[in-house]
Amino acid sequence: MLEIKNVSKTYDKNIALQNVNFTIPSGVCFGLIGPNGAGKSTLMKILAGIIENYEGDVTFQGDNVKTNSHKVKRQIGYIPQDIVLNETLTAIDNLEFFGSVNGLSSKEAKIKALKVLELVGLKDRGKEAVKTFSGGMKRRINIGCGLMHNPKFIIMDEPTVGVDPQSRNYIFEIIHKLKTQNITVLYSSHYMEEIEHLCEYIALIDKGTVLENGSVQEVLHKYSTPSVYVEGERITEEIFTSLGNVYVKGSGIVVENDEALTLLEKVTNLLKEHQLEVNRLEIAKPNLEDIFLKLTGTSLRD
Ligand SMILES: Nc1ncnc2c1ncn2[C@@H]1O[C@H](COP(=O)(O)OP(=O)(O)OP(=O)(O)O)[C@@H](O)[C@H]1O
Repeated sequence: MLEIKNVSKTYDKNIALQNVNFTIPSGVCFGLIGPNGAGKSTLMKILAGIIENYEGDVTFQGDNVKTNSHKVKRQIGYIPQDIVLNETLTAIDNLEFFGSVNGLSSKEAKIKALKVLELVGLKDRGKEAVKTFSGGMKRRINIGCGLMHNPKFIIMDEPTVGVDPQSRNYIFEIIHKLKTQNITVLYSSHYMEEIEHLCEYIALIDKGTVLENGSVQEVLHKYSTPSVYVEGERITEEIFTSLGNVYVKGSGIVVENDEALTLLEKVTNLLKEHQLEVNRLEIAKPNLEDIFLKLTGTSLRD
């Protein structure tokens, strides 16, 4: 279990994180979701022991990340957003290098590198220089480097950014395999579909503040107010304000109220009254993207 207690971080006068509190249970895939600049990378670097100048406490299995950093770092694998490979070396050499930096003997590193190559789906390319790899393949080796020292907790900072669909699927598969080995994965993204596919637990983060956290089911249940989605020409928020909570989603309007069926009838009546033509009208169930939009008034991506 990893516990984050009252963590705040400022860069000069720029507040990156403000009083962040949540717990990551062991053996789960935990999704950290937020738009660009939300504070995800800063938080991940704090958890990995890379940023040490912050307020608050982080403990991993009871050990403080700041005061017991040597022990904690041995158990945590950090995979940065940027590729940190030596392009002129082979994939195996890169993996072995990261293994030895993280305390493996040269024999252990050799054995582990082959296992990791297989895990990231590049068994046949191990002896080739990384500079000959596609962006997606480099990213998979980058992930492999963070796995060399058998960490129990893996931090992946937006691992699928700029990645082709095939490598993206490999990355998902790697995460599924890690989960079967009871390894905890912290995964950041601004792609909600990825998080919904991979994670059992989430934290929604915006402007350095955690808006929600818990199991995906809990969060979905908390915001499961029935709603009606309506789309069409000249259909605006103002028409429905008397019916409940109303907000814009994409090219349509969402109207929320506790009673979905009567709400649908009331929306229909208002549409008739205003003589408006409808392109889409349906009872909607909020997904995580809708919840984020509702909490922040902005979508995850521009
Ligand atoms: N080294 C730094 N110096 C100054 N400000 C920084 C630094 N790193 C991050 N910030 C600022 O801290 C805030 C949080 O940035 P961070 O990179 O943690 O967000 P993020 O959610 O990971 O975004 P992205 O998805 O774009 O990577 C932003 O306002 C950013 O400009």
